[in-house]
Amino acid sequence: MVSRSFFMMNNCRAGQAIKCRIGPSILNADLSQLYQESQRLLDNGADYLHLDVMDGHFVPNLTFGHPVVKCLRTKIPNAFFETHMMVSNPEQWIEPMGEANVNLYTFHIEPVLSDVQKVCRKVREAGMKVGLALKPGTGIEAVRQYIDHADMILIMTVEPGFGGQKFMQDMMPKVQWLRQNYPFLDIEVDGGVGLNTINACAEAGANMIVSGTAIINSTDQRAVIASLRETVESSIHKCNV
Ligand SMILES: O=C(CO)[C@@H](O)[C@H](O)COP(=O)(O)O
Repeated sequence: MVSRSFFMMNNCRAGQAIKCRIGPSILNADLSQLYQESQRLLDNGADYLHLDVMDGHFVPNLTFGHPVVKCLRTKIPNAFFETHMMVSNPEQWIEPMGEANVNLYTFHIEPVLSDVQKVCRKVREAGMKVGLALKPGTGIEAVRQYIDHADMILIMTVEPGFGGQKFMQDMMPKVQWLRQNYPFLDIEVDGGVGLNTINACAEAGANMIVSGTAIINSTDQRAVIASLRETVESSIHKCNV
């Protein structure tokens, strides 16, 4: 169990500086209706769209790439797009994703361990913010030296590749460590996050919440998004009173 006092103590140092953001994953949506599904999520209160890009190599699944993201961008010109690059060669897709006006380019450090800094620089040069993602088996020490080159750290709470998996509570110490040491950092969690697991994420200090099936499968997306937000915001607020 994550200790509330641990979170409160550490998040208090952040004051109001970190903001809660809810970013639904469209992975398990009806992708034949990608635009309509995306717009519906935004209309129901999503702060950003988390677009899962998979290459069938880094993960055993395939989704879509920059041509689809570009098309979606023409239909939705103003929303904040994050692409979660579950790909073996993240450097390869920086330029086209930049041309698609992606806002946040999140890539896994595992396939580029010796080149993380270079990839971060290229992402920024392409006009995007940098997110660094860690698979469950990757320890926080692998990313420590790169945190100052990133805008956000994504702690995966399932093995990347598929939606609808069980939340890994044992990833919360990574989130706690990051929040304790980087009070102003955006920390994202992704995988199995929904109404039953949001408390653990919020108490550990996550402020960017990716949630797929819990939102997509709900008959009331607006209520789920609002409830996730309320839990995270109340954790952030509690430390300020
Ligand atoms: O990146 C991934 C899976 O690899 C995630 O974005 C999931 O797609 C989120 O879906 P749920 O676990 O919330 O259903």
